[in-house]
Amino acid sequence: MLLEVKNVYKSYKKPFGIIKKESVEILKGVSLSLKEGECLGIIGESGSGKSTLGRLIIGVEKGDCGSILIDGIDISKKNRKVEKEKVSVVFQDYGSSANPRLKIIDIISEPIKVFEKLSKKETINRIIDLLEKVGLSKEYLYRYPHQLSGGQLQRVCIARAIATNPKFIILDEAISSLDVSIQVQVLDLLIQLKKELDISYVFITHDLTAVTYICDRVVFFKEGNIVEEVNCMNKLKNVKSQYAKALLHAAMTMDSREEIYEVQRIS
Ligand SMILES: Nc1ncnc2c1ncn2[C@@H]1O[C@H](COP(=O)(O)OP(=O)(O)OP(=O)(O)O)[C@@H](O)[C@H]1O
Repeated sequence: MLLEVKNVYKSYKKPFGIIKKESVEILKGVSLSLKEGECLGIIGESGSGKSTLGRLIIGVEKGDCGSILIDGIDISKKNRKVEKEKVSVVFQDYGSSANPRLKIIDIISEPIKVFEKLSKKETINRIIDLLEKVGLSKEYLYRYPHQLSGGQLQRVCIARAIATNPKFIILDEAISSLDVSIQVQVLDLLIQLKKELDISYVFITHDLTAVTYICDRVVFFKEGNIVEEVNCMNKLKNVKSQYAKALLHAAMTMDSREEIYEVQRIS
């Protein structure tokens, strides 16, 4: 198994707790897994703890208890650098995740420098190759983030994420800030990269339409716990919990993107 999250708990101290060390529990015994080649959706309302789980998986924060295994290795116990190499992340806020003072070449080369020793020429060739993989040409190499559109900049963030040849990528609301027509282009790129590079995704979102477009499985997250799991997207309409039903209903009644996604897919 590529990723196993076993009974993970996480709490944060309240900033203004009356009792010293008063804390609030955000993750309450979460367990899930990700197989090779799979895209697992994590869907849930704002504040349910999705991003917190994502931060624990990439290792920037530690859980209170439980374990997270990447390729069978507990990331809290072993040499983390090896495991970190296997996971990348793409955030919603491409604007702030790309340093505005750095050129695109420097943004993409950041993770390469950490994990590999390449000559300058090798690095440039590698970055040109990565840009091409995400549908951008080498003319973007020496531009700054503000000289790119939102969709182009998110492609740069995806190029940076695949630069270390990760086994899986955490996509944390990675398309949420983009225009709908650009969302589907980025989703199509992610689908294409998944096949081409044999990578897997954990797709964190509150957007059920996007989940149906890209995910193989989905878990419904509520108040720090998984309330329902759908292992076959064709069975999405058979969800049992009220929470999942409500999310499904909201997506079906309010969302016109299914049509937009469909039009884009056909054209
Ligand atoms: N470092 C922190 N210190 C204290 N509380 C935190 C911290 N990080 C997150 N939280 C709290 O944890 C809860 C869950 O946040 P999280 O960002 O994981 O939710 P989410 O499901 O990803 O929400 P959204 O969809 O809005 O991004 C929130 O109430 C948030 O305020």
